[in-house]
Amino acid sequence: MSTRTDAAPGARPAAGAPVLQVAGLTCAIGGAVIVDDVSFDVAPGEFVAVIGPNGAGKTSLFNLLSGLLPVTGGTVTLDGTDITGASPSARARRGLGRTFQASSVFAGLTVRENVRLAAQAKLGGSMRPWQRVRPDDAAHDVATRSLERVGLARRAEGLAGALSHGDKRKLELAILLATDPAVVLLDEPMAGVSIEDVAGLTEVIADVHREEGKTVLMVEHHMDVLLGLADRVAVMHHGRLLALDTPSRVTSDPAVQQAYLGEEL
Ligand SMILES: Nc1ncnc2c1ncn2[C@@H]1O[C@H](COP(=O)(O)OP(=O)(O)OP(=O)(O)O)[C@@H](O)[C@H]1O
Repeated sequence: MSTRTDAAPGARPAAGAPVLQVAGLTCAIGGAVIVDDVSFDVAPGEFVAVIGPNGAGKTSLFNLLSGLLPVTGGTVTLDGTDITGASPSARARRGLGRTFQASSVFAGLTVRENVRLAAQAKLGGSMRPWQRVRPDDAAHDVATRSLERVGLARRAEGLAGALSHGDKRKLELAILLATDPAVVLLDEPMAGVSIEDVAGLTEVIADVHREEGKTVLMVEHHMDVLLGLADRVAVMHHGRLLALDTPSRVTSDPAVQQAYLGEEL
């Protein structure tokens, strides 16, 4: 494969067993190869940014990792277990969580109820939001902690639909945190977020990574945000992994600059 990885310190995952291993991952649909022989490892606690021009295969890669697209070649290994054929829910139970490009909260439920549902699912309890719940149960506590983590505790009893777009994206992160994933896939968390909200959301994501110790893979078009957060940057182009290296090396890589054809990196 055409992955360019220079043997520089910081360009490779830290020592220790990788939490995520992707080997020869391929997806062909109707004769089109949308993800083509992609291989990389991610170390526990690492932050890997996934970038690339429109249509490069970034979301498809996430869909393959989370089980939403069929793998036609290669393997995905999570914490030493081959999950290539596992269902999305089985992957989630094993500790792989994700958010989506489009906001996906229940607008008619309160902010807390949105997070409670995820906490209840994780704790194995009822997922019926209309059932009377005790305010002191475990799911309530998990929801409170998750909302505090993203700075939404004060909005807990308001309707999710009334939140700003940026706060909805924070709520999605809280929902994700409530399931306690080891590896989180964030698909364009800044999409549609106002300029004023970008800094706050960036801080929350940095906190999830550093304070919570989560391993993060994040697709994002806001390069300034990504380059400040990422340990390494993976560059997708035409379904292939064109480069995987430190932010400074990737941005000065002529092949990467060529892939963007003059777009600002
Ligand atoms: N289910 C599918 N069936 C057929 N083609 C698909 C499917 N999903 C994605 N594709 C195609 O695969 C290619 C990669 O799409 P993908 O959405 O992964 O790119 P991307 O890098 O995430 O783009 P963007 O930055 O615009 O979100 C595109 O040409 C897309 O049309």
